[in-house]
Amino acid sequence: MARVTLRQLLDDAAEHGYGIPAFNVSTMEQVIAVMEAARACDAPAIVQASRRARRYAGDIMLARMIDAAVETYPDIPLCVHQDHGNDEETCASALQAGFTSVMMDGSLREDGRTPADYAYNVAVTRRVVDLAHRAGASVEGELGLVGSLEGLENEAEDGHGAEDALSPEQVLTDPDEAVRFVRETKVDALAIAVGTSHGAYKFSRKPDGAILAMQVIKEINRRMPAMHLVMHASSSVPRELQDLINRHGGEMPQTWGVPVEEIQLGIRYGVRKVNIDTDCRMAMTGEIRRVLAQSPGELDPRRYLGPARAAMARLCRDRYEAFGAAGRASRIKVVPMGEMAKAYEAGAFEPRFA
Ligand SMILES: O=C(CO)COP(=O)(O)O
Ligand SMILES: O=C[C@H](O)COP(=O)(O)O
Ligand SMILES: [Zn+2]
Ligand SMILES: [Zn+2]
Repeated sequence: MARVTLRQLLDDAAEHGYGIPAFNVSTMEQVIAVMEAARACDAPAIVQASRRARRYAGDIMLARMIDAAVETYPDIPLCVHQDHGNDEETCASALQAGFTSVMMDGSLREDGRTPADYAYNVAVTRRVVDLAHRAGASVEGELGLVGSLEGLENEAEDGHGAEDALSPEQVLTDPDEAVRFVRETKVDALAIAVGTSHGAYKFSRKPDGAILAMQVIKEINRRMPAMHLVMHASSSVPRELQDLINRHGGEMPQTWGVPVEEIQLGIRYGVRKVNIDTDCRMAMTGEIRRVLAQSPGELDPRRYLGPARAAMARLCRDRYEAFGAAGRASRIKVVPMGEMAKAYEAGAFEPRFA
């Protein structure tokens, strides 16, 4: 059985200098796409579910789909991660449902919209770390708000994020505060804010250093070279997919995401987990639109969901390869969560600083 913790995967990624894409899933097609792509290039996999994904599929259905993935792809180490947990209850119920990792996003209050202060973030994250590490599970924390440095707002279409206008200080993580946060919470991975926002409309032009603050990553990595960093909102929003969608009746105003080269640069400076949801949605939507436009009489969902799944799998494989994760799955010997729990207790995973 190859269910693995985030901590173990990211430790391997750090040791061998690569990054792992974490794909959001809500449906069976998406779970299969991630796993087929991982198997095709021997990459370890991270699937993550938001609160909305858990509500959409239902916890039991989602948990059983993950069980099925573990059984169907026994050679692929699979981390199951709660994306943007908003409180302890969400993280605890994820662990109960068989997740091996949780994100406690204390950069926002329980409502998932109101920016929280530092003290609140530390306190709630620390409590989740205590709970998760006792079970051997991993914790990702977040410092700084995922939100656009260009427009100084978060993508309103998305379920998670601040609704009001943000200041540049809020959308960029302070490197000194990041060190303090890791020391005080002992998170396994830290999501940092570098000016990108969730959803398709991140930037109105190809991003440069003025709107995508990669220097923040370098600064944090300089202070904490051993810390695993997480880039959220890292879809690249490929032009080909925008065009495909628009050619078949879609209406996407031109937009830019996070270029793959910028993510590769991040990986050189400690980024180990890269969150991607929108690109997968676009790959599927493009194919569904194409099939239905070209075959308006089609009534069999398998005839459009099948190509959509295949398109998402191609995208996932591209990212595994681009981030250097391909070829690593077969080298990882999974450490069971019970052993991880003992190692935490023995202090084996205490944060290290420069
Ligand atoms: O960060 C994400 C999920 O937590 C996904 O970001 P995108 O909207 O860029 O795919
Ligand atoms: O963080 C946001 C992810 O893209 C998840 O989106 P969702 O809440 O619509 O599942
Ligand atoms: Zn957040
Ligand atoms: Zn996110």
